[in-house]
Amino acid sequence: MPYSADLDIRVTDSSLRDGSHAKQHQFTAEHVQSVVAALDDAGVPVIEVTHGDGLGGSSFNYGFSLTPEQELIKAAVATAKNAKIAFLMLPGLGIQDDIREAADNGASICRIATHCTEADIAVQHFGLARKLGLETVGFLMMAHSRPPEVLARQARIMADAGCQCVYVVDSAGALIMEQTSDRVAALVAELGSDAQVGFHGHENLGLGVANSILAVRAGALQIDGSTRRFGAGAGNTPVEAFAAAAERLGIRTGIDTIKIIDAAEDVVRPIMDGECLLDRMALTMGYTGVYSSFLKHADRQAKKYGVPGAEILLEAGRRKLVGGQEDQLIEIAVALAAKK
Ligand SMILES: C[C@H](O)CC(=O)C(=O)O
Ligand SMILES: [Mn+2]
Repeated sequence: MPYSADLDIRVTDSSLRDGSHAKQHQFTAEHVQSVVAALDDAGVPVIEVTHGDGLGGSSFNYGFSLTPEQELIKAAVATAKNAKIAFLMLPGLGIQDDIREAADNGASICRIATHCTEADIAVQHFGLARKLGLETVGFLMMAHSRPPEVLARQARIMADAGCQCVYVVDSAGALIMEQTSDRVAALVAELGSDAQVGFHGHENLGLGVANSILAVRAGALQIDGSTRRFGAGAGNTPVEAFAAAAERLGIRTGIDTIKIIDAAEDVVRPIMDGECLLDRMALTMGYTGVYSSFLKHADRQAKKYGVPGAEILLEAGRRKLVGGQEDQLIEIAVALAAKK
């Protein structure tokens, strides 16, 4: 079933959440206002705003936010004329009171992320979000690391808990073509009409747009991206390129392609610290399956201990680290420095 009569799929722009990783969580309310105004005007239907690691992410382990995220959510809600404002939370980082506060501040979509084998830790959060009248989305992170049937079982746990759309989340940007569509198709088959399926891509192998189109063909009804790829690692599926490709393929997103191309160049790019590059570090993450948000952490430790950042990431890939294990990047850097 399509998302609505006018749209084939719904796009969520994560520049103000996944881009928080790239910005080392230094967003101001003015950044949020300018990006939300431009994306809203371009017809982007959902805009996600939170610390890169979600509600409660501002911490020693993940990096402190410049501006409290509830203030950023308020600024987004006050600016958006049509777009819905979404927030992310990882159970254990954020707590249920954070969800209540985000709802009170006017956010309307609650996205709850777990590692792709740990959906059961999100059950109470989906229950609360639905009770508060929020729309719910579930994120199965690091989805490259488990086969389609495992993801489908985890998606079932989320849907049964009240999740209305379960995303295959390619956190490492490691999924290649059919590896994406097979996972999406498995979730679609498992969930049927109980919940929609979404796809969240990263560009570490340069496949964000292609993977997203294949996800749509496999039945995904919600697609994430970030304008100007403003996200962790090499960034996310660029919304402006996805909108253009979708339009050319006859997939209706409701986004004005020219306006979003302009927003990428004129509004989003100026607030980025630099382009999100498909460089040695990002490629290493896509190639070895490392969580994209480790990029800035690995970069910092590489500089501090005078060791190659790509070697830190290679070891993180060997260890199969997951989100929350950022501190191990320090241990890896120390060990590399000792070897030198
Ligand atoms: C908390 C992560 O950054 C969520 C995400 O965007 C991903 O896993 O990718
Ligand atoms: Mn991401």
